[in-house]
Amino acid sequence: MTPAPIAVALDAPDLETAAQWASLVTPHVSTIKVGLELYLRYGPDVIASVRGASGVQIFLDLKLHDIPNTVAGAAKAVSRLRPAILTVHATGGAAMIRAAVESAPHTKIAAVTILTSLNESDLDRMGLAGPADEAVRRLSSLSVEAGATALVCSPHEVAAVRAEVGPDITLITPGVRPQGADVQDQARVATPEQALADGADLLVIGRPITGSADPGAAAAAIAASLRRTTAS
Ligand SMILES: O=c1ccn([C@@H]2O[C@H](COP(=O)(O)O)[C@@H](O)[C@H]2O)c(=O)[nH]1
Repeated sequence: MTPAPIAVALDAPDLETAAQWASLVTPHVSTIKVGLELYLRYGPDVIASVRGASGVQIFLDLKLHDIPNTVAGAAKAVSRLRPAILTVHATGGAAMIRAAVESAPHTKIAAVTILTSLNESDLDRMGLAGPADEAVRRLSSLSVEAGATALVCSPHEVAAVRAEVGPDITLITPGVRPQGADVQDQARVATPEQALADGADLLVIGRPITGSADPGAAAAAIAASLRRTTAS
């Protein structure tokens, strides 16, 4: 069976837990995501530990955000780990995004538009001209013009972003919660089925899977539900 277009966020306190979650979910999902918590603790070694023998694709979610020269160096340094996807913050600007793209030619650079934990009042307080969907669309265009081939946005904006950037850009949505699940610190959320129907290519799902008593079964259940949605 084809693995579902889900990136499981391995936000684990230690390497053993992360490797265990990875081995439980990889039969069901296409991607595993390593973020700041694991990478800052274990560095590059974490990639081999969670990749295992499965060949699952690795999404390195480091959200680089610095001047172009520094981001170029950082992107080049991590590109030797061969992640399929590496994130940078779109608010770093066009030159910074371009620097990442040029320094990691074998990795898909994904620009994070507006974090899914932020709501409209957060954007007002930060002085980012909202509403969120307009800010996300603005940052999406800028990022694609700078060479990003993937974008991270919430499921709320994914249909508008798809209309803006066309079919060739990979749209990645965190802020995904199965019906009735706790939203926790996420603000702009939708169900996996809705996010996929609205045009997402890859759904980032962490705690609803890893916080379950059986992460493998939780991933399998969401994958099965997505298959039913796309078949109907
Ligand atoms: O806008 C963003 C960008 C990245 N993330 C990351 O996705 C996961 C979500 O985990 P959940 O447990 O499903 O909330 C997490 O690793 C974030 O760092 C995001 O949530 N929003």
